[in-house]
Amino acid sequence: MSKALLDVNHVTLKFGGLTALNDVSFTVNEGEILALIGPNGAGKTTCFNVMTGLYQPTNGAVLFNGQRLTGRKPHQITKRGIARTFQSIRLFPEMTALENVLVGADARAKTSVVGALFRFPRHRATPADREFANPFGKFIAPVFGVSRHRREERESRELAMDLLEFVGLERVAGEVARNLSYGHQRRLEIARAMATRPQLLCLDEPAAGFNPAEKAELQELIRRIRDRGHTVLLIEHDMRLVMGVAERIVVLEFGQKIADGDPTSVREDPKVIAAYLGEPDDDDA
Ligand SMILES: Nc1ncnc2c1ncn2[C@@H]1O[C@H](COP(=O)(O)OP(=O)(O)OP(=O)(O)O)[C@@H](O)[C@H]1O
Repeated sequence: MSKALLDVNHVTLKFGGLTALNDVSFTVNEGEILALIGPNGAGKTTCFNVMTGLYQPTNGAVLFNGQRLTGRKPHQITKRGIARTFQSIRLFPEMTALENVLVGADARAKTSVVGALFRFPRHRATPADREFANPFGKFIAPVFGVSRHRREERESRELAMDLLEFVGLERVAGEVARNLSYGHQRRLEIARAMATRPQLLCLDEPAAGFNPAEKAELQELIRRIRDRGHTVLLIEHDMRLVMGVAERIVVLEFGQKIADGDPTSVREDPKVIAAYLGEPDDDDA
């Protein structure tokens, strides 16, 4: 019996008169790849936003490892082990690929990324920079954790390089993010989210704008992410990708769950077929 990692428990979310999520319940089991699908406006991203603390549900709760997430701030939820990517790319465009991943690593570290960034060779820190990064350094450094700080920094860099390699971006580690190709930027977002060492990684339409070859590579990457020990929750419109990678699928329509099962049963479910009739197929685009 697999363990429930995330439990979305009777969640309702209203935006004024609009019920974006209506008594939605499902679980994500540890170690699985679960896809959350549904037509445009069904409530998928809203569901991610509730899980990651951007929105508070009107009713219901989200549990992670049995503990309530509801009411916690996004950064607290990140520390508990949930990371996400966004539909639209949200990188720091002027930072290098490596620095972007380090920002993710820093979300779990006890010391500040600002200080870490000033020690990068690209930035040649001046005494004034150091003062800005850590104005109390000369007083607290001898007492509190400088060695921990340096150790965390080294470990974060090792993890960041490892993740860049994992997503196939090690050759562009020193490039600023805005100069990377679209496909590379999407992979970099995944590496940055993974740098927070999440138990659960939520990917919001990671294949948007990808060609078939890139989608096939992404499918392989999602499997490798799971094999590395992360549970994956995927919002995706591309049915071929979803059917090829997901082990279980939850379907939303107009804010309500209409199906929850393995890919074969979901594909053949009349309610799901009806919900998708008239929806453009991404593969035809
Ligand atoms: N901040 C908000 N304020 C008001 N309404 C919102 C807000 N966010 C989402 N909605 C509405 O909630 C409903 C669900 O939107 P949501 O973005 O979750 O759908 P989705 O399934 O992710 O759609 P898509 O596949 O198009 O991204 C939609 O009707 C949307 O217009």
